[in-house]
Amino acid sequence: MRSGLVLAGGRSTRFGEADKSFAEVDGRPMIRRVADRLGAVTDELVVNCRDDQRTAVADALEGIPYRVAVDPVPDEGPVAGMRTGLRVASGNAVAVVACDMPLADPALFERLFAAVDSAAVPRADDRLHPLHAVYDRHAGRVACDRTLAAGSRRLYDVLARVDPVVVDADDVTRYRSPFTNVNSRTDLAAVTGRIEN
Ligand SMILES: Nc1nc2c(ncn2[C@@H]2O[C@H](COP(=O)(O)OP(=O)(O)OP(=O)(O)O)[C@@H](O)[C@H]2O)c(=O)[nH]1
Repeated sequence: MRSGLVLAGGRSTRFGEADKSFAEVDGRPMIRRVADRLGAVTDELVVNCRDDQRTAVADALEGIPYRVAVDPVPDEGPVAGMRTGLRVASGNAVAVVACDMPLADPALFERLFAAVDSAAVPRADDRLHPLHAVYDRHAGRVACDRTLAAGSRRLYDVLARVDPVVVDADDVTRYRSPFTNVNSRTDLAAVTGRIEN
């Protein structure tokens, strides 16, 4: 079984007052676009967020079945959020994606699921993308636990601990990058009109 995990527990400080997870891209909240894309290649959806985001998540995902994974302590960074989500997910393999990647690519996730052992991470332009990657649920949890226990909040430290299969994604980034993430209002404007479905 495959799970999808959307991380949405950040504070969107670069985005201004609003929570970027719920900002609309071409008429749909960004988190919903990400959920729809993951839904095409997974059997269950888990959303990691803070307790105070639950109502807005429910509104944005109306009609989509999902389970919520609330951070026991908020604001401990994406590795802590990933650990919270992996604790709730039930699939053996879990596609982890940030809420601010509305161009996340189901076809690339298929390739990552096919390649995963302890983890599979795409590389494009010599960069690894840990928030558009697939993790073995147990291996991912252990790697998050150990990273946090070592005092790090870095996703790259999680990757180093899972020893991932690296999937070359330079072919998919040629025309539009699935790794484009929206941090600011300017970024939001840049992805608007670029979504095909
Ligand atoms: N659970 C949880 N997720 C987080 C946390 N910080 C960031 N994230 C998530 O990690 C992903 C990447 O983070 P950023 O792009 O930096 O998002 P952000 O922290 O909301 O935005 P900035 O405040 O502008 O840095 C997003 O999906 C965030 O929701 C956190 O403290 N807890």
